[in-house]
Amino acid sequence: MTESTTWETFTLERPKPGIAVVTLNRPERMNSMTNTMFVELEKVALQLDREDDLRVLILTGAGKAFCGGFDLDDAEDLASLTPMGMLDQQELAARALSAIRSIRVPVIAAVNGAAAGGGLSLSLAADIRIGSPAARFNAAFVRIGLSAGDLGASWHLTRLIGPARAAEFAYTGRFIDAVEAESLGMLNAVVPADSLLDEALAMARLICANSPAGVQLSKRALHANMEVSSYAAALELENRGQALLTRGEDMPEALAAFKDKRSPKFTGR
Ligand SMILES: CCCCCCCCCCCCC[C@H](O)CC(=O)SCCNC(=O)CCNC(=O)[C@H](O)C(C)(C)COP(=O)(O)OP(=O)(O)OC[C@H]1O[C@@H](n2cnc3c(N)ncnc32)[C@H](O)[C@@H]1OP(=O)(O)O
Repeated sequence: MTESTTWETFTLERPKPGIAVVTLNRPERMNSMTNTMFVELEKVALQLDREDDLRVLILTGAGKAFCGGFDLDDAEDLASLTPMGMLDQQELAARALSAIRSIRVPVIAAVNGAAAGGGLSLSLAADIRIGSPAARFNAAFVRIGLSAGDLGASWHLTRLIGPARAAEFAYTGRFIDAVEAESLGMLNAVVPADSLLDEALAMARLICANSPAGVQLSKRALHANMEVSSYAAALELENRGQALLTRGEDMPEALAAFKDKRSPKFTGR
């Protein structure tokens, strides 16, 4: 890893050009989330989103968990909050996860262990999830008097695993292990623990070899089409994206490279 930058709650590393790795770094507390982590995650997401040469963000956890959700040791501090104060608290957390999800480049979660509660929500904010055999997911919310309507979890789960499986998962609060998660599509792949980051980096390098503009507009189309209500609206979004790309540098370069039987040199402009 090169150019390691250490924040209070995670580290930011750049192992390869165009690839950033954010590692949640509170292993003694299962990388549980504090307000400092929410603030730092939003800040780093907005910072990375402004980097023209960023192509992929990988998100993972230090130690044995991916993320244990909200730091329950901080929960008592919230008891004194007014309802509006509590709403501010939720929105602080939601802004952080929304900033991660909205980064214009693909986000790969390398799920190295338990993703519980808000940790599940955080893993779902990624576009792609690769897990080690220790990866496991849990909508812990109902176990502690909260709802699975948490930081986007209910929105993602119904779309990712279907309403009925999302309901069972949310209502029972049971764990889903790596094998079941892969069968449900919550994990794209399960790989040996000692190669989890390498596998995430390998996928990131595949993405980096493609047109940045094409990849980023594909992300926009995939995200937007989870929101639109009709096929016609989806086509309208797709048509605009393709029209934009045909006016960029990458498509002509790709056509020229194909003709010249060489690898394209994409600029993403
Ligand atoms: C009543 C709660 C009120 C909370 C109000 C929050 C509302 C506002 C907050 C803003 C919005 C964010 C909302 C957030 O998304 C909501 C949630 O995340 S709720 C869910 C919270 N998380 C959990 O309930 C998970 C709890 N942990 C576990 O289930 C397990 O620890 C694990 C993560 C599955 C890992 O299991 P194991 O590998 O067996 O490890 P241990 O259980 O032995 O834990 C080791 C060690 O870590 C400590 N720890 C684990 N999780 C947390 C945590 N979330 N917060 C603090 N500390 C945690 C655990 O206590 C052990 O410590 P030790 O005993 O060794 O000192």
